[in-house]
Amino acid sequence: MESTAASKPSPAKSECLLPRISQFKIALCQLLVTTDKDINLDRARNMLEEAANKGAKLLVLPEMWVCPYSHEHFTKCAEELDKEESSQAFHMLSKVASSRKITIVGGSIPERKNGRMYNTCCVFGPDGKLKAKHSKMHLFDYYEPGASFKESDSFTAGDTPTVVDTDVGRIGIGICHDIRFPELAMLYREKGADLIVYPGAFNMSTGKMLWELETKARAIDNQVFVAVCSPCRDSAGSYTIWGHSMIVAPSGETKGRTEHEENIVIADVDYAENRLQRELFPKLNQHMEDLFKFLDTEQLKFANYAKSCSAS
Ligand SMILES: NC(=O)CCC(=O)C(=O)O
Repeated sequence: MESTAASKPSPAKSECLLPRISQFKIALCQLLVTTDKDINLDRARNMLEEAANKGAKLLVLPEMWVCPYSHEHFTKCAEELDKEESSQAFHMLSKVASSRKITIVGGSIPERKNGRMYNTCCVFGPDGKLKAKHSKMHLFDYYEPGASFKESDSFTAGDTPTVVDTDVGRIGIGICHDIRFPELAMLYREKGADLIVYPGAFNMSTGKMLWELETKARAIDNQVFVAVCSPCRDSAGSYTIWGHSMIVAPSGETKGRTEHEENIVIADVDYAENRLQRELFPKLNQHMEDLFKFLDTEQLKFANYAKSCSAS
């Protein structure tokens, strides 16, 4: 079980204590991940600096940017994320956030905690302080002849949805495979998220079929901005990554995207578009709550599902 004071309790739908801007530039840093952690840290720092130089106020890194997506590297590169001193990644992200006065959704890295490992995303505010931690709730286990992968062999699933108030809006966090679970995004919308960010690393087969589809579906269904940020494709790695980081508006319009090479996607976000979509298509007024009661028990279902993943 994984949760943090920073990510709990989730804010109530109507309350937002921070002054926040609703128009800003977001940067999705689709970086090349190598087998050398120090190089990855340097590359990530340089990309974040470059994105900040281009005026972005919210910077996003991909899933597993400190190491390739493999069991061997997860174990080698895992860090304790509770203290700045014990994590190179934490230290670097916190420093860049405070020196550039920006918000960073720090992709994900393997977190070591209480004898277990989690696939964890840290969010930093412009003061460099950790604002939230989200551990991937739906681990990527798939079974395909010759190409199976069981993320749950390395990681324990998180059991806590994460919504965080930042100076660039209320943000829901998911990690990669979490995007396939619409109920998580619905919960974030219910909690008043303006934007949902998924650091991800889809593979070549499901990436081609589903990456864009899932991103657009989460945005349209929930009338929120959705951003997905991947490492670039590394053909030398055993898990070949799809890439194609992108950001989609609540209307389904793609605001920015890239192909599979190393690149930074910079795009304008304006939360007035959330309001406009909700006026044009007032879907919330049409919810048939009596008929779809299962939505009331989402949190409980998350907890039960996460337990069954970690037990199997
Ligand atoms: N890293 C992941 O969670 C991969 C998810 C994926 O490729 C999928 O199809 O889902």
